[in-house]
Amino acid sequence: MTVRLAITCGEPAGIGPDLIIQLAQQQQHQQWVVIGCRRTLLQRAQQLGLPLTLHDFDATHTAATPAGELTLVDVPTRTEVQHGQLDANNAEHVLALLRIAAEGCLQGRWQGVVTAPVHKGIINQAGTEFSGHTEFFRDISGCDEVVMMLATEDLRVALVTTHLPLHQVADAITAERIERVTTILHHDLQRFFGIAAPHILVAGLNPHAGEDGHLGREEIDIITPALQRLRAQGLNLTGPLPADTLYTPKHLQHADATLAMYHDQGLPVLKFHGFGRAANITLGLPFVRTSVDHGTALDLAGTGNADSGSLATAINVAATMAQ
Ligand SMILES: NC(=O)c1ccc[n+]([C@@H]2O[C@H](COP(=O)([O-])OP(=O)(O)OC[C@H]3O[C@@H](n4cnc5c(N)ncnc54)[C@H](O)[C@@H]3O)[C@@H](O)[C@H]2O)c1
Ligand SMILES: N[C@H](C(=O)O)[C@H](O)COP(=O)(O)O
Repeated sequence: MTVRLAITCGEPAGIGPDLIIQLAQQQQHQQWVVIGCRRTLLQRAQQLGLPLTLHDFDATHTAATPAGELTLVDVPTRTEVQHGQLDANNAEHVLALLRIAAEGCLQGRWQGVVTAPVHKGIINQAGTEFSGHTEFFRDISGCDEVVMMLATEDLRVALVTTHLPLHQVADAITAERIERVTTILHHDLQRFFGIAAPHILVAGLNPHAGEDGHLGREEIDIITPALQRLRAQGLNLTGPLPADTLYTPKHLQHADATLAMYHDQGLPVLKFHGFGRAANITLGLPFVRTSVDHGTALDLAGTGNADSGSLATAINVAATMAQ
């Protein structure tokens, strides 16, 4: 069966449209249904000097699309897009792409969604509270908890908390959240990655994992008891480990995934290791969702210099998960 994936164009002034057009120059192995603005895609293709033919989405058509062509669900932007220039008038357009993609997944029209980057700031500036795709898809599908995991071929970094101001992180590290997140991570490593008994390394929150309580008590009061309860259910967990040395070969060679307590504890390591070839995967959703490891790169939109490696990875990972 050919996997059908929805691919959202994301922020229309960013590099999302460019990357999709660049990848469309090769024969596709899945059926891609691009959700975005026809006029913007055609303008951007012209700017990049790349051929592009767009076909309207037809649910009865299941074959992969040939090189230079894309199947489209046309969602026009409100105002004409200038590459590299954000426009709050188009924020609702960006959210509409995500809604259509999620609803299509929930209704079985496609087997997964791959998202090109959005600009969180402009969506908030336009008046909608939006902290990220991860939280948006969690809410639209009625999940209590989902997990953000970024992965290259040889490193997986999942997060207990996602898009939170740093001063709110410690309060958000509760035993209940650690248990929910670790359980989702464990099950989805089994389900999607075929790892029978995943070994997960768990970071502490504080420097040196709290230094026996002298540099913070979250490890003693919250993280260790949560891990003990999870181990009693059979999960293979090591930690809480000091985050600064968790990401060294000695520990990583025995691990299937790592669990960081917050965004910038884990993601800089992953992006230093594999920026441009990693995928961002949302675990715990009722559908497959992957994304790129980078943002809107407004400085590169329309230049032809954006690297499509991460979007290619995200599509491949989504296809494998959907299969
Ligand atoms: N998946 C997503 O939707 C996603 C992911 C990360 C960031 N963002 C959002 O993107 C916006 C901009 O964020 P930022 O400036 O911190 O990060 P960014 O990833 O857009 O840019 C950081 C640097 O990396 C470069 N870069 C990014 N993608 C590249 C690519 N494909 N090829 C070559 N170079 C690339 C940029 O030119 C820039 O120098 C923010 O609103 C952020 O929240 C969205
Ligand atoms: N945390 C992600 C990163 O740094 O790459 C990024 O902000 C995107 O997150 P969402 O997939 O939730 O939009």
